[in-house]
Amino acid sequence: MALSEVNNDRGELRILENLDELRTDLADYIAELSEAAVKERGVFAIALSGGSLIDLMGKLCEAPYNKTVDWAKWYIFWADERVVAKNHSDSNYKLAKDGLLSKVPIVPSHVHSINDSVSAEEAADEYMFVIRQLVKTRMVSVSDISDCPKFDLILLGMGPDGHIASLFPNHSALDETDEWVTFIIDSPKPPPERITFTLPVINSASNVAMVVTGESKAEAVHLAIDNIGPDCPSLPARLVQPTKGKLVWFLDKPAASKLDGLQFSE
Ligand SMILES: O=C1O[C@H](COP(=O)(O)O)[C@@H](O)[C@H](O)[C@H]1O
Repeated sequence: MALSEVNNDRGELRILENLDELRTDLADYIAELSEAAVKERGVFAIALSGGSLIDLMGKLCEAPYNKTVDWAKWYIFWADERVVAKNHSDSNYKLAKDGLLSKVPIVPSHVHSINDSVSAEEAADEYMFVIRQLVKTRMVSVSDISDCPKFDLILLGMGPDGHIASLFPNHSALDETDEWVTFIIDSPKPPPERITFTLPVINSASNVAMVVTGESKAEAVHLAIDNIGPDCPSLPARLVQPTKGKLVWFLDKPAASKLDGLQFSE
């Protein structure tokens, strides 16, 4: 159970006592959204990130979730990907495959990863084309206020610098509003070449979960959530504001430790 649940204009904050509780809460949340989407639309379109997120989703491979989730209805995408071979240790696809997808009965043709044998620009264009086809067939919904895809759930991590997906502070990719997927070749965090969903796509999702743990991210969590005035307008995590969807933050105590007005007793 969450140590603290707060709703403010930055979404719902779920602050968990420890990583084990966070893993359980996150698995319950994803399983519930999957069930609701399958009931309503017959499919669940979910976009993953890389980094610490996949390990934190690990409970989904265990009972009861491995049996109760309707895995055959999942369509899997990536909110960002590093432009490296799929078997490279930096690949977000490999991370998810090894840590999650190979352990549950996902339909291989429902896994939509990037083409790893072309340039970053081509990979972004091809990825956008694939998503466009799936929007046409309504495997992925479409936003009713923009022409953007409306994923049932986008799962994001956040770096200590406040980056989300591969949208980094002060990078021009943050201003991309025409494309659904863009590419960068100068990521401040290696590897340099990446593709990423743009903010309009992230903010068109039905649900966005920010999953952030560890003390090294406490300052960025504070800047992304608290009312700090106009100091940090381009902190990417602060720009995650689903237009009609729901934003939920999953934080452990160290990540939440610099939030205004939250005091934890040991
Ligand atoms: O490079 C990336 O970093 C972020 C954050 O990773 P974390 O390990 O600090 O959680 C991740 O969300 C993104 O997908 C990845 O490409």
